[in-house]
Amino acid sequence: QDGSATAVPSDGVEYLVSTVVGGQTLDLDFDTGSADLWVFSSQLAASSRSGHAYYTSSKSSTYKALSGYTWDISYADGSGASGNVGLDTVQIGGTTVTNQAVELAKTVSSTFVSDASDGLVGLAFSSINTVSPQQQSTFFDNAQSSLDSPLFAAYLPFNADGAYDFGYTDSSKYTGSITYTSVDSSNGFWEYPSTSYKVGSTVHSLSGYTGISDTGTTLILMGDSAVTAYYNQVSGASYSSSQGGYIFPCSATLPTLSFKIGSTYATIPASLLNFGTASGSSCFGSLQSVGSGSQNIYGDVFFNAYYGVFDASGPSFGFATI
Ligand SMILES: O=C(Cc1ccccc1)Nn1cnc2ccccc21
Repeated sequence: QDGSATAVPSDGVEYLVSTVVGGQTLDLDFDTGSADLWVFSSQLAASSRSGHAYYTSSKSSTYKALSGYTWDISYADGSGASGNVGLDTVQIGGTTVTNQAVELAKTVSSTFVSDASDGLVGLAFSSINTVSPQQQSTFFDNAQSSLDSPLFAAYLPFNADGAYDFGYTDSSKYTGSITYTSVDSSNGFWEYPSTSYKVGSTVHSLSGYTGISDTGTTLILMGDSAVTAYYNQVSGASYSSSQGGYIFPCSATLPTLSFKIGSTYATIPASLLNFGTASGSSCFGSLQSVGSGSQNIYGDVFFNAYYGVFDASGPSFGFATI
C-alpha cells in the first residue's frame, strides 16, 4: 500500500527514517546505492552497539531465521558490515512488507559505530544484494506489487525534514514537471549517461561518463577533470590531504555546477556547494573527487535541490526542482 515516511537530516551527513522491524523501531539510512537491508543487532559486541538502537530477533514474534545464510558488504568509502539473515515484517511509513530479508549485523566497521544510523535500507537493484547462498530482494522490490505505481521518490530538502514516498509522486514536494531518463541497471545502480557538465555557464564534455543517483552518499562525487575544472574557478581553493578534499575560503564566491542526467542538465546552486566549515575560515566543498572510474555519484546534495523519482517500470529516473 502507498505511503510516505519522514526523513530526518542527521549531522548534515545523512537522512534517517524511523522504520519498524519485527515490532522494533530503528533509525535507518535509505541508500539507493546499495541493495542490502541490514540492522544493528544483539549479535554485535556491546562496544559496537553503544549509542545505537538495535534489533533482537528473539524479541520478534514474526522473525524466521534463514539457517546458513550470510551477508558481507563493502562500500566504496571503505566501510563495511557482515552477519546472518532472517525474515521479518518491515514497516516504512504506510508500506508494510512481510517476510522481508533482514540482515543482522555481527560486525560493523568503525564508521558505522560513530554514525547516527542503526542500519541501512538498500534501494538499488536486488541484483547487487550480498546475501549468500541465495540473493534476497530489497524492500522496494518486495513492496512493488502492493503499490499503485512501482516507484519511490526521495524528497531531501537542505537542513529540513524530508520524505520517501512509496507508490506515488507528491506534487506538493516539487515545482514544474518531472524529467525522466532511462536507467541502465546492469551494474545494479540507478545509473544513466551523464556526458556533460557546466561550471557556471561554461560547458565541458564528459564523454563515456555515467551518473548514479545515490542517497547513501552525502556529497556530489565526480571525476577529477570536472573537480579540477570547478575549483579552478574558486579563488583560494586547494586540495587538503588533512581535510580529505577540496577546501576554499568561506568568503569565496562559488560558481554553480550543472551536470547532465540523460539529456537534461541539473543545476546545483552555489549555496549547496559550500558544505560548511572545514576548519577556521576554510570551508569544505560539496563537490569532491570520486577517484578513478567514469561513474559520477550524485548524492544527498543533489537531492537537496531536486525531488528524485526511482521508477522500476522502464526502469527510469526522474527529477524535478524542489
Ligand atoms: O561509499 C560511498 C561514497 C563513495 C566513495 C567513493 C566512491 C564512490 C562512492 N557512498 N555510499 C553509498 N552507500 C553507502 C553505504 C554506506 C557507506 C557509504 C555509502
